[in-house]
Amino acid sequence: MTPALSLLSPAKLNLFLHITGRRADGYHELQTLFQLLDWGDSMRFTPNNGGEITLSGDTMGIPVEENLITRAARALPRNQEKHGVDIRVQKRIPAGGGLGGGSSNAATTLLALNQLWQLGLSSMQLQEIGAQLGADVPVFVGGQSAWAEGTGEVLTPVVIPESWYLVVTPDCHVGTAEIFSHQQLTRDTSPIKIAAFFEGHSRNDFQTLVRRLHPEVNNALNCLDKFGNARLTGTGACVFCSFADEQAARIALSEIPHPLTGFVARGINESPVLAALARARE
Ligand SMILES: C[C@](O)(CO)[C@H](O)COP(=O)(O)OP(=O)(O)OC[C@H]1O[C@@H](n2ccc(N)nc2=O)[C@H](O)[C@@H]1O
Ligand SMILES: Nc1ncnc2c1ncn2[C@@H]1O[C@H](COP(=O)(O)OP(=O)(O)OP(=O)(O)O)[C@@H](O)[C@H]1O
Repeated sequence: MTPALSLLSPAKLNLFLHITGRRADGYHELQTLFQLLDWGDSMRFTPNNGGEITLSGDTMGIPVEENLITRAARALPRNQEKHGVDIRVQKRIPAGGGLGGGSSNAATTLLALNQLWQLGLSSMQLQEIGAQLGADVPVFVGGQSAWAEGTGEVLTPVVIPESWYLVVTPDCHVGTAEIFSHQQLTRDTSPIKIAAFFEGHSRNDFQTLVRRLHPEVNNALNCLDKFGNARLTGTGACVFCSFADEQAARIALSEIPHPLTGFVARGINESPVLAALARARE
């Protein structure tokens, strides 16, 4: 029997996010830089030979069949008599925070089960299956920090210089679909080149609107601004600021006023899932 796999399902930040257009189907064309973090949820996959897929742990009140983890497992072309798995998840990534928690869990599931069930699917095939589950799933399947275009699925890996991040998690929820369809959203930002980002020419196009609609986000950005250039990730609600080293980020975390909460994480260029799966194959 194949042994169980324990994996860290990482969070991501959008270091910037420009909306460059809107397609006929309502989806938006964007440019973003995905930075993977060495911080995330814990997932454990124990294969079974009965074809059953179960999910336990922190399911956050989401019905099991709707959870992106279960949906990812069911989206794989498996032998339904034989390929089963018991998945346990321990959440740390707040849902709907712009940290990609659900998408990361879905991608980790696709990668883990492809290996445990020996399906032999390529990364591109898994990314295509993942794109049906959510716009951020392909980057987590690819497992590299990356520049993204299209609706987020046209990926170019980018090596980002090491940085530490303080991420603040305001206690509010920003609905992704609602904010994408908001009348006052800026949708016509001109495309930029990767070099322009590193020269400092970027922003998050959701930030002005989200800060206006959600006072908690506005407050968090104001608190972080004293440490540097605070920014929203994804559609929020989480905001972040970068630091050259861990100590500076931890000092800033200790100084954020009550009741704000947050965490410190290191930016990484490769997902810990890829390395852990390679180790398990040895
Ligand atoms: C904003 C980002 O977080 C950037 O990383 C993602 O593009 C959003 O990814 P996500 O939360 O996984 O979102 P999805 O579940 O794919 O889409 C939720 C909803 O957001 C809108 N949506 C999403 C992505 C996109 N490029 N254009 C859109 O208009 C659509 O209305 C969609 O129904
Ligand atoms: N395993 C899961 N973990 C987290 N959310 C899940 C999961 N399964 C389903 N969801 C649902 O998916 C939604 C989006 O979750 P996710 O964490 O990926 O978005 P997010 O943090 O807003 O990131 P982004 O907006 O950058 O994609 C949540 O609101 C939640 O209801």
